Order: sequence, then C-alpha cells, then structure tokens
Amino acid sequence: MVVNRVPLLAGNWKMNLDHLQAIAFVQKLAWTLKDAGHDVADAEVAVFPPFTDLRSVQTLVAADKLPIAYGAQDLSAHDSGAYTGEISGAFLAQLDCTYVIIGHSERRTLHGEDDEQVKAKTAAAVKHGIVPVICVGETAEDLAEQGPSAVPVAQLTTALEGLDASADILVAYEPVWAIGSGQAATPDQAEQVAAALRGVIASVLGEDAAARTRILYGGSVKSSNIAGFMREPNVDGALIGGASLDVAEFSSIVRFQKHVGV
Ligand SMILES: O=C[C@H](O)COP(=O)(O)O
Repeated sequence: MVVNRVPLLAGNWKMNLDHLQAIAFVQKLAWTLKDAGHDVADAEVAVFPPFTDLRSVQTLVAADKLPIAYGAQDLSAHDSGAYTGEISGAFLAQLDCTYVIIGHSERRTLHGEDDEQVKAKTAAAVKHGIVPVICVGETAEDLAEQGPSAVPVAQLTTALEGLDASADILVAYEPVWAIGSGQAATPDQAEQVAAALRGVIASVLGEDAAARTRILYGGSVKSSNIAGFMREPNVDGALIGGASLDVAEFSSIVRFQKHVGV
C-alpha cells in the first residue's frame, strides 16, 4: 500500500492571540508563505487558535481562500447540555474546523484529563467529522522509570479503543519534559516512540490505518531543529507551541525542505 502522508506543520497557539491578533497573524502568515513560494503539496499548514478566534479565522480563510487549515485546542465529549464552559464538537464542525487537539499535556496536567476522557473526546471528534490530534507523551519521571514509549503507548491504546478502522486521526507525540523547555527530544528519540505509536495504530485499527495516519512530534520545535525530525520515517510533521507565534519563525518551520533538502 503506497500512502503519501503530506507533512503537517501545526501551530498550537495555546492561550495567546485574541481574535483581532488572530486575523492579522493569519493574513501575515498567508502572505509570507505565498511570497516564499510555499507549495501546499510540500506541507500542510494548520493553526489552533483559542475558541474565541475561530469564527474570525473561519471567515478570513473562507473569504480569501487561504491554504491554511485550522482547529480547536479542545472539545467536550458531550454534544450539548448542562456543561458550563464546554464547547461541543457540533459547534466546532459548524465553524468548519478540520482538526481538534485532544489530551494535550496541559489539559492532562492542569485540568486533570485522564485517558478515559481523552478516549471519549476522541470519539466525539470523529463523530462530528473533525480529525482528532491525539496528544500523548511521558513526563521526565515516566522517562526515567519506564523509558520513553511505555506511557505514550498506553495513552494511545486507550484513546483508540472503540474507534472504527476507517477513522481519520492524527497522533502527536509530545514528551512533557520537552514542551516549552527548550530541550527538544532528539530525532532518534522521536522516531523510536513514533514507530511504537504506529505499531499501536496497526494493532488497534489495522495496517491501513497505521500506514495513512500522520504522527507529529511536539516539544521545543524550532526552525533550527525541524529538519532532523522531518528526516525520520515515522515523523510526519510537528505540533509547535512557542515558535508558532512568530510568523517568520513558523513560516521557516513550514518550509523545512529549504533547510535540508529532505
Ligand atoms: O502543542 C505544542 C506543544 O505543547 C509544544 O510547545 P513548544 O513548542 O512551545 O514546546
């Protein structure tokens, strides 16, 4: 089976940029990529703004037909009802979100999300036709005690339970110790875990799903280190936090082929 996994460079803005800043950022990003001759066949670009920006980003992307995908940073496992503060997958689908991040380590650590909630949210995203970006990763303690793969493998195994083999998903391997620390994993480390995660997809959803599913690396990705990750066979892109908030830096990451001739 020949599958072309187009690289995805995805910017997770976290709680940064309000809706006016989001409009300016997306316009500038589109201009910068166009000026640089970016070809969408080389890499897909996505941004993950705060919820309150999504309508503005939707309007801008649709009006100017920008080649920039977007998604939300979380969703509720429920469709509607008495869930104060929650956002339904149905609402995100109405805003034409392609993607939604699920189980980011900041949700797991700061908001107590566990693997069962991540599983329920993954199912909700798929139900509403939104591609879940399932985040997994080990803490420094996990790494010391169990090695790099054990926790991400367990987290993904639970998240995928009950999904149909045809489900369209993405996986982001983000070692918690690498997020925002300036200390990225090595490409070898990322590849080792990504390969293990592809094995999980194969065993739970089948070989076709494993072959087509893109696996991203996240954690202190910059223009100066993206090339190493993109050379790895099981790493299909990156989920970028801090460096995605600077148009020039993010554009440079998106155009990773220019750095290295991958
Ligand atoms: O979702 C993105 C990750 O948390 C990585 O963040 P970072 O690139 O700032 O380390």
